[in-house]
Amino acid sequence: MRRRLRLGINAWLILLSLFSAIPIVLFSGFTIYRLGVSQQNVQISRLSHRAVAAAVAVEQRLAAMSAMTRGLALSDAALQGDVPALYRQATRLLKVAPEARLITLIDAEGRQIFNTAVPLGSAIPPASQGEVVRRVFSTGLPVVSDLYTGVVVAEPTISINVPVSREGRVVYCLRMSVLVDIFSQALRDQAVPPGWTVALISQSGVIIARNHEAEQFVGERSRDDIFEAIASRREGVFDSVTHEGTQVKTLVQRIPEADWAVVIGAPVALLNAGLMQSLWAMGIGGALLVMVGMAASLWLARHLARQVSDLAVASTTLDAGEERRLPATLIRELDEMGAALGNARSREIQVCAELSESKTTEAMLARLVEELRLSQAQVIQSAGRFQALLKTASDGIHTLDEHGNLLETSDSFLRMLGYEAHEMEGMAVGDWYVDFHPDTTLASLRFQVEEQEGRIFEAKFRRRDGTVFDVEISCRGVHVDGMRYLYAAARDITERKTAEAKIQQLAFYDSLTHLPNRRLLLERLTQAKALVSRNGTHGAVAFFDVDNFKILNDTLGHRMGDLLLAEIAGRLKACVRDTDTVARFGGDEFVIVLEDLSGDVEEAALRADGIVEKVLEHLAEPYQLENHLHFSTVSLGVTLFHDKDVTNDDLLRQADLAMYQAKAGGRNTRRFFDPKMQAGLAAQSALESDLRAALENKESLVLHYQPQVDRRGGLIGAEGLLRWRHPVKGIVQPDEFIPLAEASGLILALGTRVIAMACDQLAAWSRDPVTSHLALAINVSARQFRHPGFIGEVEGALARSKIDPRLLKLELTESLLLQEMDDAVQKMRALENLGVSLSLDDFGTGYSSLAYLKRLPLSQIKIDRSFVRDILVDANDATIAKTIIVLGKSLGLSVIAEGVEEPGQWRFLHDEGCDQAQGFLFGRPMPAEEFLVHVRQRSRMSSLSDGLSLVH
Ligand SMILES: Nc1nc2c(ncn2[C@@H]2O[C@H](COP(=O)(O)O[C@H]3[C@@H](O)[C@H](n4cnc5c(=O)[nH]c(N)nc54)O[C@@H]3COP(=O)(O)O)[C@@H](O)[C@H]2O)c(=O)[nH]1
Repeated sequence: MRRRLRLGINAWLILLSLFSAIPIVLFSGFTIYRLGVSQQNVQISRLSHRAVAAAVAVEQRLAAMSAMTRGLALSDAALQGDVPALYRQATRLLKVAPEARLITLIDAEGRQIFNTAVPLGSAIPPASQGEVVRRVFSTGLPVVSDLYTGVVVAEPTISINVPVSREGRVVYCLRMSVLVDIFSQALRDQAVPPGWTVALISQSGVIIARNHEAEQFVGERSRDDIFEAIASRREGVFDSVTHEGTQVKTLVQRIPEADWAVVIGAPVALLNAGLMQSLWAMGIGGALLVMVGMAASLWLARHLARQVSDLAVASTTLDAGEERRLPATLIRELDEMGAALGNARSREIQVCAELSESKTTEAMLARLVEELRLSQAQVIQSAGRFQALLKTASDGIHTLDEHGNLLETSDSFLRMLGYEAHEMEGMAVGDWYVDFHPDTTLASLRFQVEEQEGRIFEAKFRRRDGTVFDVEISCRGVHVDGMRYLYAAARDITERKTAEAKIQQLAFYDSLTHLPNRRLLLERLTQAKALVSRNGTHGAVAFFDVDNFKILNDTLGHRMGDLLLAEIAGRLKACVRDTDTVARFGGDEFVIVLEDLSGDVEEAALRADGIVEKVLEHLAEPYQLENHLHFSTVSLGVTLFHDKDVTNDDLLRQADLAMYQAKAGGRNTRRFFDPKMQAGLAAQSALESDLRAALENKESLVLHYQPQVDRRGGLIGAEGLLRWRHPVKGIVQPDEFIPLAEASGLILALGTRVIAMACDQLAAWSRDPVTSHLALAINVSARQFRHPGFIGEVEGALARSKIDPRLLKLELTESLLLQEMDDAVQKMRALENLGVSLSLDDFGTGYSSLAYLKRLPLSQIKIDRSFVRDILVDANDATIAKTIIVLGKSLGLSVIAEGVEEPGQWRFLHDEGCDQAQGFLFGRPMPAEEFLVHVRQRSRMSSLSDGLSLVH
């Protein structure tokens, strides 16, 4: 027989505590191990966070300096080539940006046109860093130099070099020299742990800045392993050893904008010190916890064992017939057992109690007396509650007689008005009502008393200290014993009124400039028309937008744009009377409504002109936008009104039209609306409806085809150019209707039609051996390209016509690609995947730069005809054309020149390596049938010359 282990409850519980400690010890060990591993990962991610933060700090400082330089390069002085004004602006800029030491203007030959270190006009030696200057001129892009110590600024410096362009050509290089100490400061600001090193290193491995000992190390070469990582443009963490033999974890974070890198070195011993400390602390802490846990288990075990034995002793005495309560324990099952044992004894005691019950009637009487006492207490409580209500109610409760005399008030009413109770004795409504009129206000109160119906209305009360606030009053009249009273509760609605005002502000005011928005403007304009028509006077509407606002937004960011708009709003308010309205119409557009100028139209025009002249002057003053000194102008259109029946839309359109006339006449100027403009407007809108009708009619819109030839003069295809056969005007040229179509949105339908016509034409050509090889290029407008359905549309047209997609060439313009570049590249890739070719039209007229060209899946660039026209007489145009050809070749793109009219032009382009040409020299745009005749003629001539060459 197996022997059973028999132990007391004490021993069993101790064994239980010991076994339960084993898994805890195992789990703690595993946790400490895991913690060690994760601490290592935390250190590495801490390292990379520090590096990213340091890189961002450096980038921000670099971006700020570079934005200032670019801002200066885009100022009117720079764009107009006004060197003295640019010099003045540059010296002013240096005052607000102390980190920048010098600003230099350099021409293409490397001559310094000015240097802010010396007065304008002084003799200055050629600029240093010739290679940097050459790069700015050849790429048209900003270039950040390597570290150098200049002649004037004898401290470690870098320079930011940006192009100053005019009509698409780089004319100067504007250089700002910046002390590198700003980058060392940026690194110091990161406050990395002691012993860590953060350095900024250039692509050539030179240390530009360091968080400590910068004076000693700036200008030195970095360690080889770091240089290798930077040279191979690697990023990330690696282990290395310093010159002093210290083991370090090194992290490299690149700054692509300047081709620099931030490098952080953290000694491994320092990184692990924290880790070892935590592991020790956890080990010792864990052991202590296990020991405390064990001690607590042992104590509990002993305690429970004692309770079991106490219960055992108590149940023995109950058994012997002694009446006694069994001891309560902490164990539910033991308590239930004890309760069962005591049950019989309890029942015996209850039977004895029932026997002693008597005198039932006496008990009933006592109950009646108690109920009476309770109901008395309720009456007293209810009166008390009413008093409490008067004391605690948040509304100001008060009672008036029919003459408005105050009879009774709640505490809150006193608090609301700021009086003590005795001070209000004998007061009447007129003492706290604002705008109290004895006749009307009292009459209305009496009416309410008579009506005996509840009323709610708003009023204004005056406090004891004279301040006024809004209240909502709910009141009711009552008749008691032949007397008439008014009970009123006043609620302070100041907060609600403030909220209403805020909503009003949001709905009718622009949140950036706090000026009235378009909605409020239209309301005020309607009121102004009614006023001038009533008074027999004239008012004026002035409309303007900010010249070159988009350039500011694109170069310095939307934050700067917002600052400029807010500053403009402030200046505008100072120029007009309080009764006039200045509103933000949307974006960078503002509208001013001037009321009641004069009864005489000429005088009204003179007054309006005086005000808008003041506006132009104020707005042309320089703007200090944070660290950036900005120069901005506006163009303004004005129209007069004195008739309330003219619509707001008409007035705004007239002012808008006048503004465009002002822009056409040069910036920073104003124009008054002239009825002749209205006629132009009417003609435009008639043309727009004719164009709408033309879109319904298949015959009205046709493509004309202009030949495109290769280097040998062989026909390779055509460009399809849209023509409108107008029923009255005859053939309308695209220059006349494409801008109209763009403005009205009809360009989308027009673009769809052109794609379909081009695909149909290619399908027709594919069926004839003489034309089957010809490619067809068509123009795509910006709005058409940006439309979400554009890719689907091209895909549908290709599928429907079943043509070879490679023969369809889409011509896109540079400006179209510059906006939302990522989206544009994505769309171009989708088109490339469909198989169509992409050509960049009007190349050279925009911001042509190698940086963006490299990103685009293009097959061709087209030299704009404005360069070709004077290629033989203007050396600049010749250089541009040559550069475009070289650029195209270097990117593996074919280059086509448009607008070739003379053999000399084509000879020049041909000799420079241009691949294809288009222009009147090879044929004007012609209808499809004429183009076919042209193709056949050429084909016959070429077979003839082939035949002749065979004969010879
Ligand atoms: N979105 C669309 N735009 C279109 C479409 N069809 C035309 N257009 C654009 O309208 C602009 C004017 O076009 P057009 O009057 O047809 O002028 C073209 C040629 O006639 C002209 N050209 C060609 N060779 C010469 C020349 O030797 N000398 C000379 N003075 N002019 C010449 O150039 C125009 C072609 O320009 P481009 O498109 O840039 O190649 C024009 O901007 C068209 O793009 C359309 O369907 N959709």
